[in-house]
Amino acid sequence: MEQGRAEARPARALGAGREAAESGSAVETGSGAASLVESGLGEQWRRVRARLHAELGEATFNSWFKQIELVGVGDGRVMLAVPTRFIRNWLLSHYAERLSTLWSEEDPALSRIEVLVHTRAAEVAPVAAEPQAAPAPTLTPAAQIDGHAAPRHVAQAAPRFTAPQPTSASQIPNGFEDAGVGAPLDPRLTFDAFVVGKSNELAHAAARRVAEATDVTFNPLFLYGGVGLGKTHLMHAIAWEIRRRQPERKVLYLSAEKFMYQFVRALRFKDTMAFKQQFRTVDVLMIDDVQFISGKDSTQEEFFHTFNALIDHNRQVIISADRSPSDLEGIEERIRSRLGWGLAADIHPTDYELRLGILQAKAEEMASRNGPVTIPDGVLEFLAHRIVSNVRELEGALKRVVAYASLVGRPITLDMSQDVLRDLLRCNDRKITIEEIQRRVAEYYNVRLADMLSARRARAVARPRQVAMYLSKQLTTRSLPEIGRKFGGRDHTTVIHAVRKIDELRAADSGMDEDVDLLRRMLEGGNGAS
Ligand SMILES: Nc1ncnc2c1ncn2[C@@H]1O[C@H](COP(=O)(O)OP(=O)(O)OP(=O)(O)O)[C@@H](O)[C@H]1O
Repeated sequence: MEQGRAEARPARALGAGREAAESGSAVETGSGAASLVESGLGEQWRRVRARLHAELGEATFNSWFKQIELVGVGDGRVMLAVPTRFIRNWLLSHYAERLSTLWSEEDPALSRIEVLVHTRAAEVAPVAAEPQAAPAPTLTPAAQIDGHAAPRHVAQAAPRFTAPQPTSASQIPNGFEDAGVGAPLDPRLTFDAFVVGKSNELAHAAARRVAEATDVTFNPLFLYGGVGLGKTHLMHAIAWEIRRRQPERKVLYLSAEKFMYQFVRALRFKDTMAFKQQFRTVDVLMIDDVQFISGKDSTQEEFFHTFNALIDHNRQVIISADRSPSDLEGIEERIRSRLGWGLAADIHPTDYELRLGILQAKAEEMASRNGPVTIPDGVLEFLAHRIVSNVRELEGALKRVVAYASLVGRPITLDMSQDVLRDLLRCNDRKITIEEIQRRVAEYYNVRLADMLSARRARAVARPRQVAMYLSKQLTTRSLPEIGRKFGGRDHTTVIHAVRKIDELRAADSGMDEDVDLLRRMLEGGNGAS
């Protein structure tokens, strides 16, 4: 099993700042905006930066915050500028909330963050700004902000906000930076950080092959599987690997939703030629979550042409979806069939071993980033047994336990984990059946299933029967009479007696207590491992 480091991808839900920037609303400081020096904003900005520096440490601060410039404020918003779209998107997806909190602590009237990308000297362009909608705002000139010279590329005075022109793919540096159409890639989602098990080995092998090949192998590579099972992780990993091996290749990764958004925008600005040009001149195009364009006819049409043009020119296309090409309802038949022409590799739900491997890798990664974390034996196993829905939730559960322990200053224990994750555990609870309990208990005590359901009263059979009744009461929602009926038509008072008896025995006999607990964990985990 390959293991490595990873951590959660950037949250998909974006903070208020991102909304503001994406909405394209222009920033006005208002005519009465005082200079930053006069208003004390420069000082507030220094305090916000100092707090971020203290919270995040030198390395993170330098990577993401050192290059931010405060451009202006107004209308409840703080406007910052950064040199690249990559930094902008990263800041918004990771730190928008923190930044707005820190600013509103400085001044409750400032609760939204807008991050702009420095463009040409006379222009600061918020993404997707609407030229018609935007009044020519008065920016507080950067030179006034801190009383320093204006930062390079930041607007000197009252620039107009302009809609960024779609850039051609030839402008994509290193074939990687998204040039406004793609999404920033998460540096943590690499092959090294991807743990391989039975359920994802085909998808992983195919992804590796595509990333390592110098020619086009499977076209398209179609990765599919349920929510949170690693499709996006693999796509990012392919992009990073291609960048490492063949930096001259132009790689474009974006979600199907973003594809549609760009397309609609191109239609609106009557700029479809530039749109087509952008997409059709890349070497590798990756579109994530293609099911999103189900039922969206014109986007599908454009996607189909883009897809065909790339495949015809022997450019690699990689698509992901939550289901197989043939199951993509709402997507035209001709597209579904073409999507299946290359290699379709599915990712199955994880098994216990893979979940445990992923947890170990994530725990190591956390420790390497934040210092040692002591996770006692049994906690990772417990999580791997109980959080079976998907890897995103599994990872979230681990983070929650570690964060809780660190906040309350207590060591991590099994009890604490159960407590902290109560809601998540409930959602992940499998529906355990009485039949399953009977089978498992019979196997455990080495008695015949038929005997457990029979009228036999010998202790060797009666005790396991009582344990099975007890577990049926604990782990299912069946009523006492229903349980009784499933045990050879017994009366509900027999079930009550069994439950009492096992409770007493558990209290008096630690061996019995352990047996019952182990059986419970086996049943809840859904497999035989303890
Ligand atoms: N095999 C794995 N090894 C390490 N981390 C994994 C693995 N599979 C998934 N993850 C992690 O689980 C999280 C969710 O994965 P990802 O976003 O790739 O899922 P997805 O299949 O694209 O989900 P969605 O259908 O919601 O788009 C990510 O943090 C990812 O790093």
